[in-house]
Amino acid sequence: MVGRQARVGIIGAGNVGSTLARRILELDLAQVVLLDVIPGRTQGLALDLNQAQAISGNHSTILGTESYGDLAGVDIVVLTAGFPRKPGMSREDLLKINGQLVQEITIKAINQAPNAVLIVVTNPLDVMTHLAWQVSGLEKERVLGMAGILDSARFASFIAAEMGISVRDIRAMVLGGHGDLMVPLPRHTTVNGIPLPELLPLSVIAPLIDRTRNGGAEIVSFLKSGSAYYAPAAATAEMVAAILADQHRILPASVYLEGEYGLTDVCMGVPIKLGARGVEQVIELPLIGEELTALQTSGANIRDNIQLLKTMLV
Ligand SMILES: NC(=O)c1ccc[n+]([C@@H]2O[C@H](COP(=O)([O-])OP(=O)(O)OC[C@H]3O[C@@H](n4cnc5c(N)ncnc54)[C@H](O)[C@@H]3O)[C@@H](O)[C@H]2O)c1
Ligand SMILES: O=C(O)C[C@H](O)C(=O)O
Repeated sequence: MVGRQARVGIIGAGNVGSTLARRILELDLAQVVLLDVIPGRTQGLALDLNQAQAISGNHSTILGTESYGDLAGVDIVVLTAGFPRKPGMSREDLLKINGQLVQEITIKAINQAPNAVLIVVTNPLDVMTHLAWQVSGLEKERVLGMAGILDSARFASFIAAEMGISVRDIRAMVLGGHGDLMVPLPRHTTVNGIPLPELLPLSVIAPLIDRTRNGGAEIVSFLKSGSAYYAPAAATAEMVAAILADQHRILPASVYLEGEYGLTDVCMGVPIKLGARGVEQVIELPLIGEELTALQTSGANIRDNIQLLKTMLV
């Protein structure tokens, strides 16, 4: 990639999309193309962000647009367009409305950038990732959903607060669907290499697991008019960086499964190796009975919602 800075297209310039654009620019990861349907919104944001870059001295720039033609040849497309939930709603309540959007947007974006890696953020995450994979026609390695890094970060932050230690020493692992049935894994969560159950009794870990499962809804209940966006944008930027710099990171992400963990034709959060080509490997952890059962229950729920969406998108 000598002589050309990478380009990242972000579709949806709402809370997550605009925060992600800012983060990519501040980390100087790539040129950004930010697209939304609201006339003038992305042009205004782009002027503001480019002026902020002039202050921080970073050289990456951003283009605001309503035209898909401006996405031509981008290296990564991030889908953040779509409705967030409100208090009292589940992510699945967004199935139809966001399904229609994701279907349309994915096709338009991939027509312009057929070689891109596609990162889906729109909820309900795993079903939208499966839909984007299906309508894009891309190989499964190039379609990923962002959720596992976010859910693991939430688990880590609750553990750090409980133990009174730095979050930096915690490596949390949350797999499964991005919903109430997500699967935080204490045995695979470590504090500087020490498995969590050796440091905290299960009676203390259990409420942290519940809070993690409810982490998105907890923020929605405070914000009222939307959902979380700082941590989701940070998590997505982590994936963008891993792809652009071919870092071969081991991270949880929602990807298309073909038999791994006993699941087929479903997108769900699992540990992967992430590099320039997208998913380089799905890592199969040795899970004990109840962990595997929880993962398969979560997968079955996603599959039901994939089927339900099919009846909604005619
Ligand atoms: N995967 C995750 O962990 C995660 C985390 C946070 C949010 N989300 C999801 O991300 C989505 C966006 O959240 P948000 O807080 O940024 O919402 P938001 O309402 O702030 O922004 C959504 C943006 O999408 C735009 N949009 C709508 N239709 C469009 C179209 N056809 N083309 C282009 N842009 C279009 C809107 O104009 C708006 O600017 C929601 O579905 C939310 O649930 C997922
Ligand atoms: O909770 C939501 O609806 C948004 C997102 O999925 C999150 O987990 O913050």
